[in-house]
Amino acid sequence: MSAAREAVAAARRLVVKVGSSALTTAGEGLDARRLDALVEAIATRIGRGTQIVLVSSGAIGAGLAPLSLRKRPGDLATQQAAASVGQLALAHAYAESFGRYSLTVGQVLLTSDDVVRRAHYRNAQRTFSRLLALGAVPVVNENDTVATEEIRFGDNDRLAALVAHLIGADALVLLSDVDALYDGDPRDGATAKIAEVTGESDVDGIKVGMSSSGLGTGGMVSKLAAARTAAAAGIPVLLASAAAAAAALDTADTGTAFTAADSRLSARRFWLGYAAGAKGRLRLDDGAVAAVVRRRRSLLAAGIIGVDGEFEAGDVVDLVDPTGETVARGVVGFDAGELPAMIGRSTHDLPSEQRHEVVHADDLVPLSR
Ligand SMILES: Nc1ncnc2c1ncn2[C@@H]1O[C@H](COP(=O)(O)OP(=O)(O)O)[C@@H](O)[C@H]1O
Ligand SMILES: N[C@@H](CCC(=O)OP(=O)(O)O)C(=O)O
Repeated sequence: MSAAREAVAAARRLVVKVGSSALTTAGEGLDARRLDALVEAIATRIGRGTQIVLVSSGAIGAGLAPLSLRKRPGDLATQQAAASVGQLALAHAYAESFGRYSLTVGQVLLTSDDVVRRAHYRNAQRTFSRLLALGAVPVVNENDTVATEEIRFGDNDRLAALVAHLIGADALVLLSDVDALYDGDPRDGATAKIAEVTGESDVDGIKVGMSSSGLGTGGMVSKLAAARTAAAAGIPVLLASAAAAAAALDTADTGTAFTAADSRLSARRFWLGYAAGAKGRLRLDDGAVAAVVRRRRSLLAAGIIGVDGEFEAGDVVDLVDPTGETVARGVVGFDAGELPAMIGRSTHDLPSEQRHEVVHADDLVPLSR
């Protein structure tokens, strides 16, 4: 058994995320039987002394039938109307189902600001910790009815990875309608199951596609991104089918397991690397990429070849390599307007007030890819 599976099986605090496609059926709405089976698996694990936060999608899917909508709407306003109706049905179904095990649920609807802004992040942390201490099961979803296109998470896989870090979870379990990660989109025919992801080389070049059910949002693309985010931050991940929830939450001997990085990022560095929104980009030459990513040095003006975006000193920016790939993120020390005259110049050639790092090493997080 891999270390990641052992960690999931032994976790004292877990985030379990379930997708729309595992809870709802197109045209029929919420499937009470599948929801009950999931709740049974979670309640059993809670019975073993594990604290669980459930991130559940399905509000939009559950709201379709009551509003006589035949398929998932494409426009935001109708999606929000469906989520508004469906979230109530979803919360009611969970309250009733967990009630069979005398467990109380608490609904937590989050917007991206709640996990992206640092002050809000701490506030959300307090709420979760209190709910768990009181023995309740937090049931989380994005607050779809108030989210706008710009600030939306859109997919709950990422939200689940952020919540897992926020609550200090020992592991993250992503439950979907597919039983594992495959080396190609299973709809394209023969593909092989990937049981363990221990590093980037295990997923390099595999083909991941979008949702097939018409109910889910991000497909395997968002699941893989979320699993990588969590694993890079030190949280092992198990991706499995919701139908196998009992096994996933018991022995973890099913699905795809993602090995976590050795060290857990501090809340600040996790926020910086994965939660905060970037206001712009600094394009780096190869030498600067090596310095900041491999040698963990500060970024100096000499290694910057381009600046994009409107940002101010103190904002978060992406650091990209010459091919355009984001290799790190950090808090920038200068306004966007100041940088063009500085870039490419060595520090001692700059006026004295500009003789400091553009991004200090303490405020810089290299990303796994
Ligand atoms: N490489 C892959 N491995 C596994 N599933 C994949 C892959 N590429 C695409 N998929 C599709 O992703 C779907 C799961 O995503 P989605 O429907 O968004 O789930 P959820 O509603 O649980 O978030 C699967 O049903 C599958 O068709
Ligand atoms: N917040 C939306 C879910 C969005 C979402 O990520 O869905 P999914 O890809 O099924 O996990 C809802 O409750 O319908």
